[in-house]
Amino acid sequence: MPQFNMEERRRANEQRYTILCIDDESVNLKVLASIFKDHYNVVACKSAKQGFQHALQENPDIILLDILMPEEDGFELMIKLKLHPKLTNIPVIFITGLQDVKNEEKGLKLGACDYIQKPFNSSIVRARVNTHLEIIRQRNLLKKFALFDSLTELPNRRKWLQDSTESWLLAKQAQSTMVYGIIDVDHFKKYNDHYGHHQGDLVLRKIANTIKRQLYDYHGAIFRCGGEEFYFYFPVSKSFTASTVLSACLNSITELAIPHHAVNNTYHVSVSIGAVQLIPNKNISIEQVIQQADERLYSVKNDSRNAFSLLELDLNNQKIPLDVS
Ligand SMILES: Nc1nc2c(ncn2[C@@H]2O[C@H](COP(=O)(O)OP(=O)(O)OP(=O)(O)O)[C@@H](O)[C@H]2O)c(=O)[nH]1
Repeated sequence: MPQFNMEERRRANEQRYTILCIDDESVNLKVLASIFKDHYNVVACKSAKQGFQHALQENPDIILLDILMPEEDGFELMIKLKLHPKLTNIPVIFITGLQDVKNEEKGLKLGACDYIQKPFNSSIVRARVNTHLEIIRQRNLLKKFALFDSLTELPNRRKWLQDSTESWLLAKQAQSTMVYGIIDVDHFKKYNDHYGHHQGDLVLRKIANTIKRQLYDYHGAIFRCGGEEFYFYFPVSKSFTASTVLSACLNSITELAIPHHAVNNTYHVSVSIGAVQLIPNKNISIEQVIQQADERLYSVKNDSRNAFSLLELDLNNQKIPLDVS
């Protein structure tokens, strides 16, 4: 059995990667499976056609692909993989009996990340696959750092720009009603001044997680877009109103009952919310909607705090005040 070092074990434990092996020779598939099966999920198939189907179903992290196969060969499959938007980024390593430089050049030009000649040495195959899996791990980590906030682990402003735009376009197409808004922690400067920044960080995390759970229950999403400011959206359905969801968010924070004696001896940490309900349409942008949500938030801050203000926009984007909690 091949020996895996500490680094390989660590990597395999972090995430069980899936390796798709495509080769018409059963004996090659068996050898590849024996190299990787203890630490990775191995999916094996004997034709390019099956391989394409498995790639779509399994979404593998890496593909090991033979070239000479009956019917469709590895080069043909490679072209199909690269043309498919869901499969184009999966690294492919050719493992082949073809020895000449021209085929190696062709494989690499088609987009393979590596080219291994048969008969192969198990240790070399393992080392090369691990190198590419490490690149994938680092790429995923970079993506996470770029799109998520490290304190609350919520998606950040960059992710908001991507996801809110996507939700907007989908809702516009389906003519569904959406709510977009901003949640802001009340008297948070006083909280930091009184309890210290570290305690303030813990409170931000608690608030983020609590509201995330509430919104997820209603198929919504929340993003950390400023220090103590969170943007969110959720769809409105027949089974619940926007006010129901916004009240649930406020109540969930009240129920945490985090003392905030810098305001007064009976005060607890609370949030204020400004929100806009509408069917996304071409006469208004999401930035304008957030601007209006910000105005509603400002009005709550100037009034009682620990409340929400919801504004409905009709199909002409005319404001119809709906509700103030
Ligand atoms: N602990 C901590 N505090 C933060 C973080 N980001 C921003 N803040 C603090 O959040 C506070 C926001 O203060 P303000 O904008 O004056 O708002 P506020 O005190 O909550 O007052 P209102 O919004 O009017 O209720 C500032 O003291 C910031 O330093 C963070 O990551 N951690």
